[in-house]
Order: sequence, then structure tokens, then C-alpha cells
Amino acid sequence: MEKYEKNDMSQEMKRKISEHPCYSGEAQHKFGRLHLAVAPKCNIECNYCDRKFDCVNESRPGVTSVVLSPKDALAWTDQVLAQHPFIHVVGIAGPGDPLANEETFETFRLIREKYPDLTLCVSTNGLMLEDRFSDLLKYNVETLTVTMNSMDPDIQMQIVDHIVYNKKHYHGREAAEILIEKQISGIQKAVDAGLAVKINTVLIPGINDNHILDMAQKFHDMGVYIMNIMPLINQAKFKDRRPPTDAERNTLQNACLPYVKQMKHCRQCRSDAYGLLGQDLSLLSKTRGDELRSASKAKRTPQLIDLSGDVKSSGSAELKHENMPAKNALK
Ligand SMILES: C[S@@+](CC[C@H](N)C(=O)[O-])C[C@H]1O[C@@H](n2cnc3c(N)ncnc32)[C@H](O)[C@@H]1O
Ligand code: SF4
Ligand code: SF4
Repeated sequence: MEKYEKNDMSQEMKRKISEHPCYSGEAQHKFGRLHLAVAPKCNIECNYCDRKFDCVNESRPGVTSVVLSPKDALAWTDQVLAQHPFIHVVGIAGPGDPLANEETFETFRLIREKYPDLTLCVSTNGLMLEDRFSDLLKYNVETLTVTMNSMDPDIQMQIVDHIVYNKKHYHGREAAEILIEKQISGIQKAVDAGLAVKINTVLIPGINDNHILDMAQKFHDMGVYIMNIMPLINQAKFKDRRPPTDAERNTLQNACLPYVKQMKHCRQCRSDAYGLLGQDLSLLSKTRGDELRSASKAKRTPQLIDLSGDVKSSGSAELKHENMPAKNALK
């Protein structure tokens, strides 16, 4: 592991990484993470993304039982940390894109004020990373994941349907070019500022599989800390595509390993997951939720991009199941 670490990484950052379950294979068994689902809107549309459905047993990215307000997210954090002191990382990973939602920054502000020693973590598609980077620094967000599936616009345009940037929508190659440019400049900015950057790359056979090794080499040059090659979950516009086999993913991870450290233990978690990676407590708690929902008036409101250029709601189905935060979360 040391061979990947930049010499200038501080002792404090090394300690934080050693307690982050996604950055360290050893940490996953001892330390947990709490995801706060405060960010429903997204500013791009990936062809594999489906944030519309939720099921009590469903565990995949983009799924949450309720969208929390920043205030409720703080109350929920208070309760989870009190009950589970092995959680040292609080992150925002959707269900949409954290940097497309002001609630993300307000949540970080509230949490940082109360918990100066927690590691704050965020996961983004990177479109707004450069533009909102100073806001992340303000709250001392130290670990950052950027999903980057291609550096080649001809490949990227097969994965992303469209983007919305500065209230304008872009399609096709132009959208892909803007997104790639913003991702690269944002990642470099974050690495240069000393953040531990992780890259998520969704492996989509027949689209980006032959390109991922090239990306790993570039990530090495850029100073990325770790790469997480995730298997495609075939859904949404990619429902008929074939996910990779474990062997295909393994082979690719091993090929990339000389260039950038590989995360091999990703669980493709929900946006409201908490606990150890291998034991998501949000899935184990089946008798909770009504109190939180009535107290917070929280509804499930996944939001998609409207082609007029606004980021808007696509529905407001109230959640029916009970799979959500604990009793007395909001006293
Ligand atoms: C739901 S996203 C939220 C954060 C942010 N919007 C992003 O895309 O990075 C969290 C992660 O789940 C991944 N993801 C979403 N849908 C997926 C799918 N169908 N198959 C594999 N990974 C998926 C995304 O690519 C991203 O890395
Ligand atoms: S950026 Fe994240 S939330 Fe947005 S469409 Fe892609 S996977 Fe879904
Ligand atoms: S989805 Fe993967 S990287 Fe993200 S919190 Fe879960 S295990 Fe960690």
C-alpha cells in the first residue's frame, strides 16, 4: 500500500485513511461509514442510473428510503454516532449528485461545527467539482470520490445521455467533452490540495472495458489515491447490457494495480447506508422510519434533469416501507 502513498501525505491524513472503510481493506472490518441522503437532484443523466425505485431489501447506489433535510441529517448523525462509535466517516453519496444540491453544503456545515474530528466524505460525478471546490475545503472535506467512466468523449457519450451546466443542457459529444474536462480539472485540483481522491469507474463490457487501463495510468500520473472498478448493475437504459463477470473485473483490476491502488471490496451501497460495509444497518432495521418521516415530513423525491435546463423533481412518491432511520432519531 505504501508504494502508492504520496510522500507529502500528512500523518493525520494517513490515519484518517486507515480508518476509512472504503480506502483501506483492513479498515472495512473495524470502522464504519454513515451516508446521509440529503442530495436528490442530479445534473447529469447516466444511462445506468435508476433512482426511482426503493425496496426494503434493495441495496444498490441511488436508493434511499427518505431524503433528509440538513437539520434532520444532523439529528440522525447524532443518534448513529452515539450508538455506533466505530463510525468515523460521514459521507454524502446521493441519491443524486451531492454537488448539485445546496443541502450538501449546509449538511457539511452543521456536521463540521459539531464534530470537528470526523472525516467528511463526498461522492460526485465531478461536473461541479472545480466550481464548488472551495466550499468543500471550507468544511474540511478530506476524502472525495469522483465517478469517471471514460476520458474519451466518444466512449463517454455512450454512457451519459446529457448534462446540465450553468443552467444549459448539452447532449452527445459536447456533453461528454465538458464533463471529462471538468472531471479532470476537478480531480487535479483536489489532489493538489491534499485530498485523498478515489475514482469510481463503472465497468461496462463493450463500452469502456478496453479503455480502463489507460485511465489507470493517467490516474497514477495525476496522483489519485485509489480506484474502484465497479461492475455495471444492468438497469435503466442499460437494462439489456451484460454486466461484467467477476473474472473480467478481477483481470482488469490486476492489470491496473501497478498504476493505482485498487479497491476490491466495494459493496455498491445505498445512499442511506450506515455501519460496517459488510453489515449495512439500514437493511437490518425493518421496524423503523415512521417517526422520522412524520417528524421530518421527509418524502422520497428523486429528481432528474429536465431538458429545459432546470434540475427538477421527477416525482414525490411517499415511501411505504419501514426501512429507515431509528426510533427517536429526531427528538
Ligand atoms: C448513485 S451515485 C451518487 C454519487 C454521484 N452522483 C456519482 O455518480 O458519483 C454513487 C455511485 O453509484 C454508481 N452507480 C449508479 N448506478 C449504477 C449502476 N447501475 N451500476 C453500477 N454503478 C452504479 C455511480 O456511478 C457512482 O459511482
Ligand atoms: S451522476 Fe450519479 S446520481 Fe447522477 S445520473 Fe449518474 S449515477 Fe445517477
Ligand atoms: S459504494 Fe463502495 S465506495 Fe461507496 S461507501 Fe459503499 S463500499 Fe464504499
